[in-house]
Amino acid sequence: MSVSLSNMSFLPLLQQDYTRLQPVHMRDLFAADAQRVARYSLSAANLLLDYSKNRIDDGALENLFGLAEASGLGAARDAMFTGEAINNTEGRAVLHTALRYNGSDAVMAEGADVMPGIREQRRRVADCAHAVRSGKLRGASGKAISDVINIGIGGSDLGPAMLSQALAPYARTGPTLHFVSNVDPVLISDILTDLNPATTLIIVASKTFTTQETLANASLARQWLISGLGLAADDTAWRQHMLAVTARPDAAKALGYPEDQIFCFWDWVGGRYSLWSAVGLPIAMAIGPEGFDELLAGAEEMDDHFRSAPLRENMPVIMAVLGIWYRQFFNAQSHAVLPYSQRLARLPAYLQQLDMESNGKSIKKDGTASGWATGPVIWGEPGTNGQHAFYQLIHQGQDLIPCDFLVPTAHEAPAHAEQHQILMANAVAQAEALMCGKSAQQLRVELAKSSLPAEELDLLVAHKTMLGNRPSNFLLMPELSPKVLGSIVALYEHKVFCQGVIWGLNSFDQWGVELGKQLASQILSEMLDPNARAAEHDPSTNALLARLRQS
Ligand SMILES: O=P(O)(O)OC[C@H]1O[C@](O)(CO)[C@@H](O)[C@@H]1O
Repeated sequence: MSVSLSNMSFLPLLQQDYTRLQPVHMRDLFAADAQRVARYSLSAANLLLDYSKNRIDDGALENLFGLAEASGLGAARDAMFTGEAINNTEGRAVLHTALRYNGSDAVMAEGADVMPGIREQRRRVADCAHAVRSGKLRGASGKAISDVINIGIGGSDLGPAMLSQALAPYARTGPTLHFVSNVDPVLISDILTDLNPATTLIIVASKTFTTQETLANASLARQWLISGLGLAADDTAWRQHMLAVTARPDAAKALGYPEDQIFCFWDWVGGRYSLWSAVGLPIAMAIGPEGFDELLAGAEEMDDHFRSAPLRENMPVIMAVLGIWYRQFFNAQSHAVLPYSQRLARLPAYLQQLDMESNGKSIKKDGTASGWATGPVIWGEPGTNGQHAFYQLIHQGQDLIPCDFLVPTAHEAPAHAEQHQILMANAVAQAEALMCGKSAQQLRVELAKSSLPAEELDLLVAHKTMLGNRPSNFLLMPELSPKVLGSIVALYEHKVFCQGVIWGLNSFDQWGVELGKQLASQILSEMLDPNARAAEHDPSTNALLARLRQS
């Protein structure tokens, strides 16, 4: 679905809203409406979103929802859930929602019900996770598994890696997880150094099973197993320590993985949407299959909300249109994700791929240039670390940076309740400071008693004045449980989807990363074999290659 003319017709209306609201301070919007918080808050699927600290009013919101409607968002949403081939450049359905669907209806893609295959893989994942956790699955030397290494990159790494940190308290009885993504050999070497091959299981996760980094790391790991287990070169006992997760089982088989060691997913699962599939196997091993089911259930709750709630009461839609409001009209080029939980430290990285690989595009689905500013740069760090690093720029820099505060209210260590309160207080304080700021007048009152000479006082007031009016969403969650995490990830998936629809993009391909992959293969062959026919490179690339060959 591309941006239609009716969609474009909202531009002038929203431009008028922007002109009206641009000079307005949020403090005044709150002062004028005692119900603002109640009216601009919403609960859904285990989460509470307070979006009152945004530079919007009913008029602007109405036009933003009108924009979403005119973009055909309702129909696009149905098309996704019902398995239409909405990924038009690859001719694929987009059915990650089916991976967490627990109902009994058929879900069709290309004329076939995908649910039996999904249930079969879910069962296999659960069986394997049980076998590892119970010690039933044993390595070549008869020992139980203590450590699991997931080798994968992008969508085959970030989801499980982020969740393994987020759900650590639920994983105390499972194997220890390790994640290898980067092709830099120091990463895998550092991990392997501390592990015993006899008690280590390696999962090679790759949708395509062609990814250079993953195959290189997998090959290195296999060698480590062979030598560590003392196997002869032709002994295939390493297989007892290696599983494959892929949408190309034929490619895994060709590399020696037996069928019963290969877990499958499908072309209609985008890599960055795949953690709900067998790609989640390490999570199921760590928190148990029951915990993994909870994760799926939390996502399914958000799916149900997204599918059934009217646009104006729909959490992903609200977050999506607010993002578009800032990106298009306030020229906000980035969006900060600020989790007030150390356990969510990898969430910004996870959302970077989800959002930027999905909507970092300039061409619409129909092949024409987008008339809109599209996906922002996503970045962030957990509070309070970020406060002492980059918040200065968010508070007083020249760019408007909308923020999402993600705040779990329950704390897992009752003995440290007070310290948790410090964390919570900081989250609330930062959102308040961003919105309210501090006026020169307030500062002059505060500094009135100081004996500073007038010139110094003026200087200080100028530097300390904070204009505020900086927008944020506040997302409260009761706890960091598998269910809540499932809801959060699904919330952002749907937000990104909605934005893609409104911008007219195909959010499910990623052609922009292909050229770099092709060039890396070509350059590698030239580096390995100086006699290889060199491709036509630019002078800078040629010079760099020459230097690297010498080093
Ligand atoms: O799972 P694969 O096929 O190894 O791909 C890994 C990642 O590479 C990409 O294709 C491009 O970076 C991502 O979309 C994907 O998640």
